[in-house]
Amino acid sequence: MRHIQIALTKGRLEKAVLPFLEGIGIDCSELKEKGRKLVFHSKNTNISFILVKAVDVLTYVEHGVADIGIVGKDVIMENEKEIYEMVDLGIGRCRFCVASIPSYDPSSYKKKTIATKYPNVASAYFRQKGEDVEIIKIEGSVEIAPILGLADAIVDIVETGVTLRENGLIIFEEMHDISARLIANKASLKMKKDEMFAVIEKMEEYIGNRV
Ligand SMILES: Nc1ncnc2c1ncn2[C@@H]1O[C@H](COP(=O)(O)OP(=O)(O)OP(=O)(O)O)[C@@H](O)[C@H]1O
Ligand SMILES: O=P(O)(O)OC[C@H]1O[C@H](OP(=O)(O)OP(=O)(O)O)[C@H](O)[C@@H]1O
Repeated sequence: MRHIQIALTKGRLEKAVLPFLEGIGIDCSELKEKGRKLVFHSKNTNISFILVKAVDVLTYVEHGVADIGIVGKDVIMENEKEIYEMVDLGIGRCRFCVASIPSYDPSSYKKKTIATKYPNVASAYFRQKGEDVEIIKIEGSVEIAPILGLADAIVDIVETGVTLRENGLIIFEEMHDISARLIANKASLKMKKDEMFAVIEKMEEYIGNRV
């Protein structure tokens, strides 16, 4: 069996993905006791893992350093990369929304300023609506932008809605559902076909049995 490298997104998705890996029979004991390590080996398969930032999952998979990646649809949409999206894992569920303070008027003809961590997603969304907006890239805590007058509205991820509520913002438009996806390197799918599809098919079966 050829070696398979899987790139996992560090942070929020890290724990959520463990039951999926264990559910398809991959030993994750090293990953569970990780400390500060970033590379892990499964004891019962020829699979190893690397733990990297979301956008770097795409980069490692695009370049074939990782054969498989687990990453949010938000990150896939924001960054155009040459990868195959194979399976919707149904975890890390949230959605892209346009939100702002209650006095925001989405139908105003005035040119709007939109603050976001996702400039490509935001500009594509307003472009398909035929609206010319100014995008301001923010790295986090985006909810502050309309409160302080930096932007008219934000494009951001909403999960529970608590962050919006606690900052006095409301949703004006629901844009796109998001969840974690299993992605694959194009060449690996050909070169390591059997090993890759063994993982992909087991994952699909595991998800099918969960619902
Ligand atoms: N409430 C949420 N906020 C942000 N991301 C979420 C949420 N719920 C699910 N996700 C998913 O989890 C992924 C990882 O989110 P996380 O917050 O760990 O990373 P990040 O925001 O990209 O990184 P960092 O906080 O280090 O900048 C997101 O890309 C998204 O797909
Ligand atoms: O609807 P909720 O459940 O409240 O979740 C949404 C919040 O979570 C994310 O932020 P994150 O925690 O990643 O921090 P950030 O603001 O630094 O991006 C997102 O940007 C929202 O702020």
